[in-house]
Amino acid sequence: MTEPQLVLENINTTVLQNDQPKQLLKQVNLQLQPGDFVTVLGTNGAGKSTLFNTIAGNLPAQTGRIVLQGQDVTQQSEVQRAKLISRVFQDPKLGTAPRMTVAENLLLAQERGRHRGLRPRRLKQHLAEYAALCAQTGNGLERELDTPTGNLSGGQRQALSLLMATLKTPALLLLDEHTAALDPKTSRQLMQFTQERITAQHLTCLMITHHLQDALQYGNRLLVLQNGRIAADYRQEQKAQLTLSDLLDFFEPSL
Ligand SMILES: Nc1ncnc2c1ncn2[C@@H]1O[C@H](COP(=O)(O)OP(=O)(O)OP(=O)(O)O)[C@@H](O)[C@H]1O
Repeated sequence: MTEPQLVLENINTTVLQNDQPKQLLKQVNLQLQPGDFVTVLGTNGAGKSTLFNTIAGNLPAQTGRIVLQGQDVTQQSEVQRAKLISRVFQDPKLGTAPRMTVAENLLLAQERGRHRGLRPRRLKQHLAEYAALCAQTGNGLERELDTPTGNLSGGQRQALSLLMATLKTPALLLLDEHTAALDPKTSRQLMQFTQERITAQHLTCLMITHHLQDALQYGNRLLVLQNGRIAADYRQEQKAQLTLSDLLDFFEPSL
């Protein structure tokens, strides 16, 4: 059997709120295989972002172990884990440096963890490669290589964030509602590009979404979080047979 790409073992995450402990994740156990593309659903406050924050090291887990690509990262800082984990957020402003151009941002992502400072000559060497990459997004990003990212549309900016997050193949890709701020057509376009990128690079990915249709359509596995716990974990055939109405049951207010 293949070694899992991600293991979460007995994870409990607690924060202090008004000096009182508040448990956000409760006894979470999860194993992802390489290439798993997992959609993550749950009501507001269910613990989806907390799960990502715990995996990425923004929030410490009080108990348990996190193993990524065979490496125990439980004690590693957020910065150390960022060598293995890429994350794309909901807000288009978060993923890129707004005053730098598209090409400069891509170079920054490519040089991440190597050395500081951008070298103009190095940038020129990569322009054709970046244009080809950007053309894959299907939203005209290849014509904006010299445009500061602050001047791009939200859809172009999110596509660029995804490109940057996957330029060096991460051990784990975390997509935190990365299409939520986009109109339906742009969101669909970005989801198609996301799917292509994940398949081409055989990425292991967790994707939080509130679009039930996207959660059903994409990925090979679907998790539902409820009140800090994994309430359901549908794989392959089970997921393929799920319907919107099955999923809506998880969003019924409890009586
Ligand atoms: N640092 C923190 N301190 C105190 N409470 C927190 C903290 N982070 C999250 N919470 C609380 O934990 C619960 C889970 O929040 P989380 O953001 O993980 O939910 P979510 O499922 O991502 O929700 P949404 O769909 O609204 O983004 C919420 O009640 C939230 O208020």
